[in-house]
Amino acid sequence: MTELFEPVGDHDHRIALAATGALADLNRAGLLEAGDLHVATRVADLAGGTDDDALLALALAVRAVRHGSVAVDLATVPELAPDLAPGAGWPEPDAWLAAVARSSLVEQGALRVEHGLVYLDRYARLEHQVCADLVTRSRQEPPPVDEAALAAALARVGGRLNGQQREAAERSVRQWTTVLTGGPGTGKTTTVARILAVLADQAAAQDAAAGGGRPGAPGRRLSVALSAPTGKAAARLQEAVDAELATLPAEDRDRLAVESMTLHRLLGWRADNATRFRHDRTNRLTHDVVVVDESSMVELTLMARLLEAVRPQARLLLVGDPRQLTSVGAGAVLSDLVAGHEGDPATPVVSLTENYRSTEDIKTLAEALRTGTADEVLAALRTPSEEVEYVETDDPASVLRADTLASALAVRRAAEQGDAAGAVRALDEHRLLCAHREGPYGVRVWNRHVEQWLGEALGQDLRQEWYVGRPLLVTTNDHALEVYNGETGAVVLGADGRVRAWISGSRGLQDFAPGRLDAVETMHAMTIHKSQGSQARRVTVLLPEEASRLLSRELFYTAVTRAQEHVRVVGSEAAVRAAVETRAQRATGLRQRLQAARAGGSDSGSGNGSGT
Ligand SMILES: Nc1ncnc2c1ncn2[C@@H]1O[C@H](COP(=O)(O)OP(=O)(O)OP(=O)(O)O)[C@@H](O)[C@H]1O
Repeated sequence: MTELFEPVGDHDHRIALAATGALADLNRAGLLEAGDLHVATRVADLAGGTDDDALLALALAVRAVRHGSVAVDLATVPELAPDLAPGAGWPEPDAWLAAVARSSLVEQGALRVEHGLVYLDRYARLEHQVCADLVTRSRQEPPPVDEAALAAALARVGGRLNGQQREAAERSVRQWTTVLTGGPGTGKTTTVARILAVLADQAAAQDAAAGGGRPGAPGRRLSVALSAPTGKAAARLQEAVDAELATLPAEDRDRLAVESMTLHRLLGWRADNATRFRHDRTNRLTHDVVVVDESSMVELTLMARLLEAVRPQARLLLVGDPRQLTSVGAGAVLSDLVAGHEGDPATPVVSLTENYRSTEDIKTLAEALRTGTADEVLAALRTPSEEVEYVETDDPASVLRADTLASALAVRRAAEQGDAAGAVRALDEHRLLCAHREGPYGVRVWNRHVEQWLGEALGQDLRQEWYVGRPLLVTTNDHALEVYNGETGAVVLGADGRVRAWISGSRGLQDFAPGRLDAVETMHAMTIHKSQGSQARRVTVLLPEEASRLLSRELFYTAVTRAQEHVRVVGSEAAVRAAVETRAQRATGLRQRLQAARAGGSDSGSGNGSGT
């Protein structure tokens, strides 16, 4: 798998016409984009110039961030592009790394060489901060525990929890930070709700012991922020936690003051600054407990901002599935946290493995995708099942038509009747997932196919942009409207005969004049990346060709685990094998930093020539 682009001529915006030498060659060959070159040459100029090998490493570090890594591992560059060696060939990796470490770019602070990786300074600092904040949180005095109250609370609210879930609840009381991991349906939300009840009980017991609680009077309530990277995930978390809390005794519920919001809103987004927030180290969040769901989607930058904003003595609960695709932005924080604490007796990580929701056959397939070989995945796909279907075909349209059209018609019917909630519910009946946006296996083409089928079924031309029943997907965060990337909705006919765009997000269902939403797409089909954090009753996964650069085990796993009752995989055996055999690896150093910190060393990366 390479990650090259194919220039479509000199006018391609990814080509830097003024570039010369090795950078120009690698640009024309599709390894580096014009933006990588521009940033690299500008940074090098600011640092007073540098030699070619260091400049090349700098451009590759810029490129790496664009591809989701936080740094570049020079040892992997030759295998990434074996045919593209510049001039005398790729430099020998160790010598190259040592040369970068000695270069003026490192001396001037533009680059850092740490943990065997070459970082742009900003990303090394972010990673260092995340590690330092986590380590500081874990090294401070542990929270006080009222053991008798804990045992009583666990007996009262923990009855239903399995052993792992109970351990998570107990650890969350004893530690400031807990990382709760597990696939869909493993009871993460159930456990979060009960953790909150136990924490509230602890706070009440301690208040009472300190004389703060008046017997018989309601005491201080534990303030809890439930958050997630997307509004939809935050709303879902709140809904699920509310439902779970409703099953608990009133005394446990009443001790909690819970609010839910996106991570950006929690941190206080600023119109004047996209990477800084109102809450930071000097203006911490006031909450006693901060819960972040879907934390596999949180990129390094946002995690750094979160960690500096949470009070040292507030509980932090990071929840997510580290096997899923990582964040769109650079980093793989959740999986690094899990790996970085492997074998650590004081680990904050608790993994839930019992899946209570999916059907048996979907579980078997998901498990094969987590740990199995390609043969095992194919066996799981080919075992006759009511829940898992595998279709190898050259003609996906014939397979996809029935479900996608039925789903589009259901949304349309509800939308025509002005039933926004019904239209949004119908969206979750069936979802078509594609790896790509473009190309024959991409979302754009399949959106068009379904619109054509829908038009034929209705005997209408659906050419107008805001047709009734158009399923919608929000593609960027609009903090002013509180509409967030990944949220879904539909165009619905109002009683006045005008259409409105209804979006289901952090504040429930909201309607907008269509023109106010400028970043929405049609969602008869959806990319697997965008599907993270959502589920549908039935899911069809359309795999691309085996040569697709996006195919990976994580992508396939994420797609399959979106299905609650039925999953159909459409694609060739070669595509299945290519997916299972490819790991979506990112170059990051957080795991090593956490391990080094645990071993008592510094996390500044002295192992391979430090730039700090
Ligand atoms: N220990 C348990 N015993 C029986 N059922 C459980 C247990 N834990 C959770 N469940 C049930 O399993 C289902 C899934 O739980 P939950 O929604 O908490 O999982 P989740 O990990 O948050 O899933 P997702 O990430 O998909 O939202 C729910 O119906 C829940 O009531």
